Amino acid sequence: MLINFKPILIIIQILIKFIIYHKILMIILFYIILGIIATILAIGVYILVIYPIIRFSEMRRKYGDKIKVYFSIGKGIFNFYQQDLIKKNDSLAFIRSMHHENLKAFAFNYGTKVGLSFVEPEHQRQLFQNIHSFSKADGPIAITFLFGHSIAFAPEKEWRRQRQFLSKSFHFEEIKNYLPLIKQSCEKIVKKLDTKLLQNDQIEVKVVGISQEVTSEISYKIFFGSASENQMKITKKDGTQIPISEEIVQIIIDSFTLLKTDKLALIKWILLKRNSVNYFPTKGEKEILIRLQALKQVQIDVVTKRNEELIKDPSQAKKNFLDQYLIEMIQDKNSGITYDEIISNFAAIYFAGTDTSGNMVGVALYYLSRFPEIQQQARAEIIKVLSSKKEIMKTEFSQLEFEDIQNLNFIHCILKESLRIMGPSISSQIKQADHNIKIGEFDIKKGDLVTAHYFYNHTNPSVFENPDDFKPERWLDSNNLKQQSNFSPFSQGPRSCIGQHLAIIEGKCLLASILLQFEIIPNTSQQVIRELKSIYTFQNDNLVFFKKIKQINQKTEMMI
Ligand code: HEM
Repeated sequence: MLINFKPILIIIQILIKFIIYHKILMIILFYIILGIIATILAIGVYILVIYPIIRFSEMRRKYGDKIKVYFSIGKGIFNFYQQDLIKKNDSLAFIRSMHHENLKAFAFNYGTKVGLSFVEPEHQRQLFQNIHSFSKADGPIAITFLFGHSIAFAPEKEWRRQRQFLSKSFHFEEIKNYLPLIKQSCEKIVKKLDTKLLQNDQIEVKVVGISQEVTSEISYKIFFGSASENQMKITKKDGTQIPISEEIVQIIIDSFTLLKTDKLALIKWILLKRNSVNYFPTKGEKEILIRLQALKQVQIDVVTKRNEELIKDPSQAKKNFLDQYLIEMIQDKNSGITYDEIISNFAAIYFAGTDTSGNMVGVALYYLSRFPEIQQQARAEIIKVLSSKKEIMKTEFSQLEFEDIQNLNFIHCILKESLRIMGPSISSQIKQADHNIKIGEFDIKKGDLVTAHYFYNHTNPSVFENPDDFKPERWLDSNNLKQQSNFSPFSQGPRSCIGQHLAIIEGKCLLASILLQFEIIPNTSQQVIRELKSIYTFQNDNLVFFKKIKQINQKTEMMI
C-alpha cells in the first residue's frame, strides 16, 4: 500500500511556519511589553527621582543655605515625619532642632512634584496675599464629594461670595448668640465626668477625646440648630445607626485607606484625580460612593423640610447657620446658594472646627496637669472673674457671660501657648502654583507646590525663648511684635481660619468649666507620643486624671 505523505508534510510545514511565525510574534510582543515596562519605569524614575534631584540641585545652587532639602522618593518630607515618630516619639522632633538664622524655606518633594515650605514671615505674608495664584490639590473621592462645594474648595470668585456670607455668622459679636449652646455642651461633659467621679476618687481622662466630644457637638449645633434636635443618623450595613458627623470622619478615613489598599483605585486617582471614580469604579470606590450618597440624602431631607417651614413662616428662623442660609435663599433668589453648598459647608465647618479646637484644649489640659501652679493661676482667674458678679452662686460656670469671657486673659494665654507648642495645623494646606510666580527671591514654577510652615516659627528659639517650655506668661506682653509676626496657628491673610474667634471662645468656656470642678493630675504612667496625622496630636491621649474639687469657697480662699 502506497501512503501519500505529501498532505501530511504540508500540514507539518504549515504547523512549523505557524509556530515560527507566532514565536516571532511572541518575541515581538515580548519586546514591546518589555519596552513599555522599561519606558514606564524610566518615566517613573525620571519623575520620582531624577526630576526632583535636578530641581533640588538647581535650588541649592541658587539659594544656598537659605533652603534645606527633604527628599525621599514619593512621600518626601512625610517620610521624615514618620521616621521621627518611630525613633523619637515625635513626628516633628527634627523640626524642633533644626533652626538656623539663614533658613528661609524647606524644599520637599511629594509624589511627582517638588515644592517649597516657607518659614520666613515676610515670604509667608506674600504667599497668603497671592493665595489665588495657587490652587488646592485634589484629595481622595470623599474629600471632593464632601467639601467640593464648600468655602474650603471653592474657586476664587465663588469663595469670595461664600466667605462674605459666612463671615457674618462667624463675626465676634454674632458668636455671642452661640454662647448658651457652647455652655450647654461644656456643662454636659462636666456632668458626665461628675457622674463617673461618684464611684471613684479620680478618673483617667482622654484629654483630646473629651475636648473633641464637646467641640463636635458645638460644630453640629451651631450649624443645624433645632432643625434636627438629635443628630441626624446614618444606618450602617449591619443595621446600627451612627451620627452623620461620625460617618463624615469615617468616610474620609476609609477613602484614604482605599488608596493604600486598592491599587487600581490608586492608579486611576493618580491619573484622573477627582474624575477617577467616573471610570471603571472598583468595588471599594462603589461602596464609598453609596455611603456618600446616603449621607447626602439624610441632610438634603432635613434641609428641604426646614426650607419648607421657613418659606411658610420666615419669622421662625433661628440663629444657626442652616436658617441663615435658607433665609438668604428665600429672600434673594439670586443669592447663588444651593443645597449642595449648604451641605458641603456643614462638612467643611464640622471637619475644620472639631478636631482642631478639641486638640487645642486637649493640649492645654495636658500641660495644666504638668504645671499645677499654672493650673491654679488659671482657676484663680475664673473664680476672680465670676466673683465680680452680684449673684449669690457666684462661682457657678452657668453665670459666665460673654463679657466675662473677654476678661479671661490668662486662659487666653494658655490657649495661645498650646497652639504654639503643639498647634493642630503645622503648616498651611499644600497648594499648587497655577503659573510661574516669585515669592521674595524664590522662583516658583507652574505646577510646583507651596506651603507655609507655622511650626518651624512657633518653635524658633530666636523668637520664643526656650521654645520647648510651656510658658503662657510669654503672651502677656502684647507688644512683642516678633512673637506676633511669627505666630500663625490660624494661618494669615484672606483665607485664614474663619472660625478662630469661635475656637478661642469654645476653648475658654471648656477650660473654665473643667477648672471650676476638677483638679487635673498628670498620668505619668502613659508615654507621651506626638504624632502628625491629619492634625498634630497625641497618639494616646489618656494623659491626665480628674479629681473632684470639693468646696468651691474653700477653693476661692485657697486660690485668691
Ligand atoms: C484651634 C482651632 C483651629 C485651628 C488651629 C484652625 C486652623 C485653620 C487653618 C490653619 C486654616 C487655613 C488652612 C489653609 O491653609 O488653607 C483654617 C481654615 C478654616 N477653618 Fe479653621 N482652625 C480652627 C478652628 C476652626 C473652627 C472652630 C471652625 C469653624 C467652626 C473653622 C473653620 C475653618 C474654615 C471654614 C476654614 C477655611 C477658610 C477659607 O478657606 O476661607 N476652623 N483653619
